This record gives sequence, structure tokens and C-alpha cells, in this order.
Amino acid sequence: MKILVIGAGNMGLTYAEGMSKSKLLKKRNIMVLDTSEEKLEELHENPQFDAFDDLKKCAPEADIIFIAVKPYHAESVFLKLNPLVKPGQIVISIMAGVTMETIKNLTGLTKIVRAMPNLPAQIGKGLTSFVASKDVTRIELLTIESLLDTTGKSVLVSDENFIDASTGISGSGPAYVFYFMQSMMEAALKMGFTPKVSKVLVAQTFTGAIELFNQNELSPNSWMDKVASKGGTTRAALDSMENNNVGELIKEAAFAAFERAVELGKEKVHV
Ligand SMILES: NC(=O)C1=CN([C@@H]2O[C@H](COP(=O)(O)OP(=O)(O)OC[C@H]3O[C@@H](n4cnc5c(N)ncnc54)[C@H](OP(=O)(O)O)[C@@H]3O)[C@@H](O)[C@H]2O)C=CC1
Ligand SMILES: O=C(O)[C@@H]1CCC=N1
Repeated sequence: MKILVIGAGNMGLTYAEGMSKSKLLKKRNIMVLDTSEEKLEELHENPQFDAFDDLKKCAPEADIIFIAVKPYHAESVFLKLNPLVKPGQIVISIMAGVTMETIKNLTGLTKIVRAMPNLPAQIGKGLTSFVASKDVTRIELLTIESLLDTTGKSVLVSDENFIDASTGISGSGPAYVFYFMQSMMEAALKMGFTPKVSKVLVAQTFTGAIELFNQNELSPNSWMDKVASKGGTTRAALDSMENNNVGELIKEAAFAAFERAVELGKEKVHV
């Protein structure tokens, strides 16, 4: 099996590196294509991959074409791929919003997987939701799941709408966590801690809370109750958040990302 990754940015390279460790692949069966001179220079020095700047030289060879360019480059890539592909090739797209229908119409391929990963994939702690067109067989789906799992966990969803929805939760979600961290670090600095100590206070608090949360089935609300003493400091903070509607604003933000993913799917992408 040969895989072509188009777009060697944050996510494309992460997946290329993850998949190259898969037992399903023989050595050097990952081809990577990018348009940036700088990226190509780095890729040529990487012994794990074969690097390309021309689709004609690699697209016909691939069993799986993994597309990781920005959504506004999607159409240009699809139109260049169209005359080069052959039936039976599988496209996996991780581009936010770009629909399976667009991919099918513009590439002419019918075995399509739309996936939504997130940035912690870079350290093997990612979450990828994915959905497949009906032409993808059960065995192919198992192969794809195993490839996606090289960067963390995956969740197969029943409907494409859940890919846009999961973009609002897990795809964009790491940025919401960083937003919260940033605010807590700014508060720590304002209280007089050094940047170094502020970082440790915040990072270890997040790590500890997540590890506790993952230990059992308790809800976040139940964990909040364990931290908050009646009339104490945590209650003061949680009341302040409630009074300022922080919870509702976070939900609104997640829906803004979901809606933006749907919108991206309707926008005409640039050629
Ligand atoms: N970053 C994230 O957390 C997540 C991103 N995604 C999705 O992943 C996709 C990639 O995002 P990300 O990795 O952050 O983006 P990057 O900009 O880091 O990577 C995209 C790469 O593709 C290159 N490129 C542009 N046009 C072409 C082309 N025609 N052929 C080949 N390569 C091309 C870019 O080169 P150049 O820089 O020169 O333009 C760049 O190296 C996006 O569609 C995004 O929606 C999904 C989930 C999470
Ligand atoms: O911001 C974006 O559009 C991409 C998709 C999810 C995370 N990053």
C-alpha cells in the first residue's frame, strides 16, 4: 500500500510521520507533496518519505491520497488531481468544511473519507473523527481507522454533519483550552508570579485536572463540587463565571466553529 500526503504542514506532516510507523506499511511507502520550496528542501532530507513537487509523478502511484492543504487550496488540488486519479483510489481529506460531495465532484473519485483531527495528534494524543462514503469497503475502513489511530484515538461517525460538529468540539477545541490557559496565566502574572512560575502553576493544574477526570466516570460538575468548599474560594470563582455567563459563551464559541465549518463547505474555494 502506498500513501500520498498532499500538504506537509502542521497536520499533513504529523499524519505522514504517524502513518509511517504503521505496521500496515512497508518502509518508504509514504510520498509527500508540497508546493513550498522550504518544505521540499526539508522533506528531501527526511529519509522516511519520498518528496514530490509534481502530482503527475506521485498521484497515479497512490492507493490512498491524504489531503492536508488549507480549505482555500482544496479546489486547485482537486482539479489537478482529477485527470491523474484512477477508480479504486481512496481520498482522505482533513480539510475543515470541505464536503464529500465537493471532493467527489471535483476529483471524480468515489471512495472518500472525511476526517477531522486535532493538533495533539502531533504527540500521538489526537482525536480524529471520520466518516466514509458508501463505496469504502469494511476492510478499507478498518485500514483507514488503523492509519488514523497512529496519531491518537479515532471516532467513526454516522453522518457528515458530525464532522462539522466535531470541528467545533475537538478540531478547534485545543485552542479553547489554550485560551483558558492564557487567561489563567495572565491572572497569575497580575498576582505577581514570574512567567516561569505562572506557566508551571497553570500547566500542572490542567494536567492534574485532566488526569483526575480520566480516572473515572465522574462528570465535570461533580469534580467541581469536590474542589469547591461551601462559602470558599472556588465557589467565589465559579459564581463569578456563572454571573458572567462564561459557560454559555463557551457553548456559543463551539457553535461558532461548527457554523463556520458548515459555511466553509458552501464557500467557493479558490483555484
Ligand atoms: N491545524 C489544526 O489544528 C487543524 C487543521 N485541520 C485542517 O488541516 C488542513 C491543514 O492545516 P495545517 O496543517 O494547519 O496547514 P499548514 O498551512 O500548516 O499546511 C498546509 C501545507 O500545504 C501546502 N500547500 C498549499 N497549497 C498546496 C498545494 N496546492 N499542493 C501541495 N501543498 C500545498 C502549504 O504550503 P504554503 O505554506 O507554502 O502555502 C503548507 O505547507 C486544513 O485544511 C485545516 O482545516 C484540521 C484539524 C486541525
Ligand atoms: O481553524 C481551522 O479552520 C482548523 C480546523 C480545526 C482546527 N483548525
